[in-house]
Formats: sequence, structure tokens, C-alpha cells
Amino acid sequence: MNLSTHRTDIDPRPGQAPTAAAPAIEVVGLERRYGDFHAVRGISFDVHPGEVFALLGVNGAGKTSALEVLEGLAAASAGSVRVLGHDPRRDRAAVRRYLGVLLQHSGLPGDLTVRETVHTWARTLTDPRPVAEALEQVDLAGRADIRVRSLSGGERRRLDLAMALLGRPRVVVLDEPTTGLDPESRRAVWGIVRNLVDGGAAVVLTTHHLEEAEELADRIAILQAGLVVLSGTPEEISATQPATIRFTVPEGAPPLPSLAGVRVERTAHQVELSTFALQPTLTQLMTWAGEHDLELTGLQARAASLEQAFLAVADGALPTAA
Ligand SMILES: Nc1ncnc2c1ncn2[C@@H]1O[C@H](COP(=O)(O)OP(=O)(O)OP(=O)(O)O)[C@@H](O)[C@H]1O
Repeated sequence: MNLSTHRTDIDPRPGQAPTAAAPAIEVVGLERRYGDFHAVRGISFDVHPGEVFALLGVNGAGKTSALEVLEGLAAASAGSVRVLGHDPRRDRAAVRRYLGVLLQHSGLPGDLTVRETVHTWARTLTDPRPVAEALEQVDLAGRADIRVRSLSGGERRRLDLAMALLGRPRVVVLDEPTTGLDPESRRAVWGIVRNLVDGGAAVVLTTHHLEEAEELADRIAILQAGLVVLSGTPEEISATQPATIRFTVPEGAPPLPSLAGVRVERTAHQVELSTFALQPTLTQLMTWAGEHDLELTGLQARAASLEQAFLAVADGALPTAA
């Protein structure tokens, strides 16, 4: 699978020269209301060419509502969104050519074949990729003559992706690109996304698979009830949570050493330590065990994960740092 070349230049805004530093997507104070309901309550982020930005959050957090404004499908209730310097709704014609969108639910007609579907869409684009190449990329070349209604859920999702990338987009919005895909297909999609950004595209995606965000995203924002509650690189977000050390103390062991800043939970002989200083805590623990000639069975030390941070946000636990 490979993607052919992508142009990495950015359309200058009227009166402006293109600069390498210009973000491909700029979102400032975006709000989205449905009647009285405030689904997105003032979020800001930008995405540069060659970067993957992931919007995470539990169901209903506001991810799709925000993406629909980027896609030009809905108006912002307040705030502004720029894609390649343009308003994606008002200047739809200027943006459309450079924008690839994978909606959460697509509605392709079921009675066309896969090849006919892609051909039909390609005819509406300025500089489409060859249909055979597009199908090859998502591993659907062997299904080209099958009617869309006969495709499996995962195959249909890969067809959606082929359509989103057909026009060689420089800005790509992917709403849950791998939902319903098996692990192998999911990894293939990750490869496609990496190729896109290597070619200079700016990618925004949503996902409920945290390992996907960890694998792909350069930066992440976690949304809750329409607000960004944590943002940064995957490492920065993970680092808002403590590392965990678990072990079993042997019968008759002396009391644990005093460990400053470490939370200790103990049930019978099972011990769990939560610490923001994994190495010093481990060193103190090992020194203590060595001095008393103790064997700590089942010893495990695990750095904090993105999943831990995500769950802490979902549980309403305030992050300790951001
Ligand atoms: N057309 C609509 N009218 C009224 N409320 C809506 C509408 N569309 C979305 N909502 C509400 O806005 C909130 C945010 O929905 P949204 O689909 O943006 O969330 P999400 O983070 O994408 O969720 P998911 O992970 O389930 O896709 C939800 O409470 C949803 O019920």
C-alpha cells in the first residue's frame, strides 16, 4: 500500500504568502448548539501540515459536532474555523478540492459496484487518483465488481476511506476511521494515515480506540461535555496520571519504607503504589527489599497510559497536571 505524492504547499490566504508554519486547520472558540443544548462549548486547536490531531472523548462529548463544522456541513454557533485559510462553509468551493472527509456514517448507494461507486465519485473531482490505485490502497481491488450492499461492514468502511482519499486531499477529517475493522485492517489504515502525513497532509481524527490515538496522534485533545479538558502529546497526557507498582510482600515482612508522595493501597499482602516518580520509588523499594532480603513476588511496574488519563477524565477525576 502506498500513497502517491501529495502537494504540501498551502493555498495562501488572500494577500498572504504561504508559510511553512501556517496551520492547515485553525479552530478558535468553536461552539455548537442544538436549540438550547450546548454540544460544543468553546474549543480551540490547530493542526499543521504533516500532523495528526486526535479528538477523544466519551460518547456524546461533542467530537462529531465539532468535526461537522470543519467539514463545512454545519455552521458554528460561535467562534471560527479555518481550513487552509478559508471558512469551510462559506468558501466551500475553495476548500472542497483539498478536503477529504470520512463521516461516521456514510450512505453509499447499495446497487452500484465498488468500482462504479469510486468511478462516479472520481468524475466529480479535479485531480482524482486512479480508481485501481485507490482500491488497491484499501485492499479492495479483489472486490471491485461486488455491489456495495454485499460488502462486509469492514469492507464498506475501507471503501469510505478510499472515497475520502480519492481527491489527494491535503486536509483529512476521519470520524472513527477504524470502527468495525478487524485488527489487521485497522493496522493497514494506520499505515495509510502515516503515509498521508508523510506526504504533508494534516489529519484530524476521532477514535474510541486509545491505542490508535497513541499510535497515530502527534497531539490529542480530550473533550468532555463539549470542552477540552486535557490536551497535549500522548506522552504529556499520560504523564498527568501516576505510574503503578504492584507486588506481594512475603509473610512477616517489616513495614514498607516511608515513600514521600506515593499513594499506598494494601489488601492483605498485595500492595499497589501510585507514584509520579517511578524510578526513585522503585529504587527505594528495591533497596528496602534488598536490606531485608525479601522477594517481592509478582512485581510489576507500569508507566501511566493514555487510557488511564482518558478514564480519569471520564470518571470526572481531575487531572493532577496538564
Ligand atoms: N442534531 C442534533 N440535535 C440535538 N442534539 C444533538 C444533535 N446531534 C448531536 N446532538 C447531541 O450533541 C451531543 C454531542 O454529540 P456528538 O455526536 O457530537 O458526540 P460525539 O463525541 O461525536 O459522540 P460519539 O462518540 O457517540 O460519536 C450529544 O449529546 C448528542 O446527543
